[in-house]
Amino acid sequence: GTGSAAAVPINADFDIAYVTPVTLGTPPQTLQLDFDSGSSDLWVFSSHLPTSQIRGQQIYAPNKSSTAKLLDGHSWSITYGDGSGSRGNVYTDNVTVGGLTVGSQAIECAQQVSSSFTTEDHIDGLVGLGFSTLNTVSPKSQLTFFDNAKSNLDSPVFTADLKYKQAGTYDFGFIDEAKYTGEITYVPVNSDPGYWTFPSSGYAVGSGNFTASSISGIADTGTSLVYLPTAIVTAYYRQVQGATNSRSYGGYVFPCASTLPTFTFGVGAARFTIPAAYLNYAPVTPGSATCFGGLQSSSGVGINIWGDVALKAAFVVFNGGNPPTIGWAAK
Ligand SMILES: O=C(NNC1=NCCC1)c1ccc(Br)cc1
Repeated sequence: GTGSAAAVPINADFDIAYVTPVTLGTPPQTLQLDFDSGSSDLWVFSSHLPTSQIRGQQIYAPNKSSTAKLLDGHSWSITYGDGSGSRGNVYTDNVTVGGLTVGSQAIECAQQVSSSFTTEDHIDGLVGLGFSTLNTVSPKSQLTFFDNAKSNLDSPVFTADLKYKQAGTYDFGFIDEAKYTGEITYVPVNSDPGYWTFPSSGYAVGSGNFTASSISGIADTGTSLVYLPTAIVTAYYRQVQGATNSRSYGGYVFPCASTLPTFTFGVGAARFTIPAAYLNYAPVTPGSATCFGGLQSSSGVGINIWGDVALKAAFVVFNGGNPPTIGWAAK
């Protein structure tokens, strides 16, 4: 089988995150979920949440689904790289994404969510697309939607075609040749950390020379920005008039009117250029003349992250075969 579903930016002005419609249970309950290759829990806003923590989100009510089953004695608790988090109990039920159905998928029902989830009213939960070793359900960890679907897929892959300020697509089970140009460059994935960890072959700032350098990082659809080693990031902002690394704003900021260079990264012999516009993430506060950069230092994270700012500059194949690989193509 295959599936195909839209990835819609949650904000009309800035690509903070993308949500995809997911149908749960019987009769169908449709929620807008954030597909996240940087984690491995499928969790939803639910009828088990205090109403004080719900602000317009859609909820999943397992007690209204005739196919829902409590996973007795199981719980989950997750904290994301940005400090947000949630926890709760677990049901299994049918889950459908873009025509692809998994029966008996673990649906982690939130009983508590952190304030940043409560205030983000366009995200009703997450679908983890990382490796199932990261799943937080206890005492028996659960499989991701992708792992559950894999054996029924025409090909054990999902692809991300994220776009700048417009809807893109997540496809499951097939590679749509209409979504990319040229060849797909595949590189090995180290799944031991539980992430889609792959080697980049180097970088260039604007029209400058390409610096060959092996950079290990993760492809993370759930992270908005790109986080790279300080040496690379300082080389980039040296080319931006008025840029500074702001302790108060927690990263590199610059005058919104500044001209930004592009940023090029390598995957094998292939080169992908992130347009300057993608690297002006957003004003630090609404209407401010100071803007926050889409490229930030990974020194605080410990791992380099190729988030949405980079992913939307390419067509990306997450190959869940044995061994796993990741493919990058121009579009
Ligand atoms: O949490 C992570 N990715 N997903 C999401 N971020 C925010 C909500 C969802 C993440 C994963 C790996 C590393 Br290293 C740092 C961060």
